[in-house]
Amino acid sequence: MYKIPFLDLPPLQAAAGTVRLPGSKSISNRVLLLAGLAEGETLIQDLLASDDTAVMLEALRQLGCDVRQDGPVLRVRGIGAQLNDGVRAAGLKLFLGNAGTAMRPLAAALALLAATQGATFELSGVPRMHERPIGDLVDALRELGCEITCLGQEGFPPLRLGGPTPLTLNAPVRVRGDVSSQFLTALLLALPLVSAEDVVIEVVGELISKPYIHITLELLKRFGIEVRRDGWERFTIPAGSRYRSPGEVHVEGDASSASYFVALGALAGIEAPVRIEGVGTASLQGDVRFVEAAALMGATVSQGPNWVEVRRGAWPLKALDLDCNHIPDAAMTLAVMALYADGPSTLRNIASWRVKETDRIAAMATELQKLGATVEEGPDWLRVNPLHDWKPASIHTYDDHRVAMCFSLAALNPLVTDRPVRVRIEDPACVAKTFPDYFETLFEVVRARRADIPVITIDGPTASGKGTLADEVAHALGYIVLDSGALYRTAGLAAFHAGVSLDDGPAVAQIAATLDLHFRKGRAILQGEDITDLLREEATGLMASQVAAHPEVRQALHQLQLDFRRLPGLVADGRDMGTAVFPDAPLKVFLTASAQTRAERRYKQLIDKGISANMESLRSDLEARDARDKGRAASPLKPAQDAQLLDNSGQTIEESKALVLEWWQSRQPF
Ligand SMILES: Nc1ncnc2c1ncn2[C@@H]1O[C@H](COP(=O)(O)OP(=O)(O)O)[C@@H](O)[C@H]1O
Ligand SMILES: Nc1ccn([C@@H]2O[C@H](COP(=O)(O)OP(=O)(O)O)[C@@H](O)[C@H]2O)c(=O)n1
Repeated sequence: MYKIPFLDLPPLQAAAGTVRLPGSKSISNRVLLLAGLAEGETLIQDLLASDDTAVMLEALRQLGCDVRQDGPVLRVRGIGAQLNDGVRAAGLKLFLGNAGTAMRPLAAALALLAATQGATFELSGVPRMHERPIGDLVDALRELGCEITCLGQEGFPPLRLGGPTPLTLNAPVRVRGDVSSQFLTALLLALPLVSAEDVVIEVVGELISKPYIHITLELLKRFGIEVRRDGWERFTIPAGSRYRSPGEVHVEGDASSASYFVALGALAGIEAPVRIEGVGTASLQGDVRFVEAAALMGATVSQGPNWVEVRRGAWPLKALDLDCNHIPDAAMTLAVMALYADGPSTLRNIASWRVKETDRIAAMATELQKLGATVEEGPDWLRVNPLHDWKPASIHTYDDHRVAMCFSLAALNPLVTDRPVRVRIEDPACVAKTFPDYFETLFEVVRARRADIPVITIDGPTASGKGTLADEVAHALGYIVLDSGALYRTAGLAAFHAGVSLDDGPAVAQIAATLDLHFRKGRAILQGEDITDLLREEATGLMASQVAAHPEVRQALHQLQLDFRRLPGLVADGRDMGTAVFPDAPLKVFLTASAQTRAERRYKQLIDKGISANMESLRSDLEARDARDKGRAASPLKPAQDAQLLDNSGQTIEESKALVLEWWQSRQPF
């Protein structure tokens, strides 16, 4: 996950490959609650690991469920609809973050448990959660006899649920269905707790998001509860219903998460399709119907029970006018696809967007306009015009995972403009709500032109702090790091081990060209052997400096270094990164410090690692290495003409990093 303030996406040209989706959020949190209330143990496979499920799991633990991760399987032993004595006596305060799929059903279940078994619960969340209405559910539960206090504004969390109180279950429970279907889901999931007699729920108003109710009913069935349904207005939970663990449950891939990759296939699956595994024709989730909307826009789609393949069909995409009630979450993706269409697209019946993680209609309109698009919005609709004259934009994401994921598709703008732009996604870690590795997954299946992938080069003499600075800068921007010195060090070491003279350029080059070198979790592995510590030894540095003087060796390592230029960007540290390997890098830093400072740093570094060192010999080795690096004919150490010089003798690491990031930012269009 990119836990950084922003992630810059270079212009993207094409997509192809296979994506495995994380588990569905809607199914994961429903299954967790049902498993938590049920008798017996439930083994859950492929549960989504995300902020929202973490919140639900923590709540279940506090309620007394035994929750254990067992390899890829999560085991949940439920409370069998019975609060334990500790919880009854002391009550619970539960913090539910911004997880609507935890707040609503837990509010209903705990209100009923409080009423029937006597306990007090307090449910709260982040400030945005306290702005998301829950009044319709609270009203329905109060009508039943539950004691609920809204601790802030009436109709919104935080809530206090109290008891015991008598419940009136012989009249139908009435709940509004036209703002959010989550209120009905919450009641359906919770009312089996009190179904000594038949319990009837009546929906007031036209029920929205029916596919989510379908998921709820299917999962209740898996847990032994067969709800009778009359149309979408009346639901009956039969007398004597009890939650029983089905033993094992498999969570299918998240169909809303699939929408970004379906869109990617439709837009950029030009030579090969994008294949999505984890959802398909057998999926429970309504959002799988997003593929129909994508097909209406021109995508070519093929499907199996649990996979979908999408490639570009019509181009530009065909404009769309669609009632999106059946795919409320995935439909946000259409708003960005509409930028690539042949006319204005209108998304209708999306009022529920206004009460999600943020006011999504307003958010989409504002951010699309930043890119230059013409957008109109109404109370429950959004119209987006195609975009040809793109502006680089920094997209605010409102702590809303879907805004972040949708707008990554804007980076495909080279497909429709000769003047491509970069797109900045602010707070990219907000995708943790449902798809923590979204951007990593995206980067595996998209292609950019090499020249569009940004590179920052940091060259300079030994111990000037290049490696340290490169790591820091790369970390701040989410970029990959190339420690080119490690490649020369490895070449020197491999030649030495093979008994090849380090003066024999062609022989060392042959070894360098076929290095069996991998980097895994920060460790360097050469021919299966971990050489990380050996690489950093001063003796290895000297060997590197010797072999690095041969032009053949430099040539042999050239392509290997170029291959590090991958999405979303690269920070390359070495001697000739800016002069020879990445001469087109938009920012080149030449880092120096006085010989004395550098010798002191190296000395400290070695002593800290428990390696004995001598200051005098370190300084003379370092000066000898400087002389050789500067004096050699092939790619000598020198600043590129357009390099920014930085002498960090008197600077802290933080200061150097801040300065380089400032230089970088000053080159950005945002
Ligand atoms: N600006 C700085 N101020 C103080 N110490 C630094 C600074 N930059 C780096 N160092 C320290 O100097 C040592 C050498 O840095 P390193 O990154 O290994 O250098 P290089 O890659 O240039 O050989 C490290 O222990 C690092 O913490
Ligand atoms: N791009 C590069 C990187 C390293 N090198 C050589 O490899 C040696 C070791 O590089 P390094 O970056 O690991 O060394 P330190 O600066 O960490 O001491 C340097 O002294 C250079 O001679 C090079 O020639 N070109």
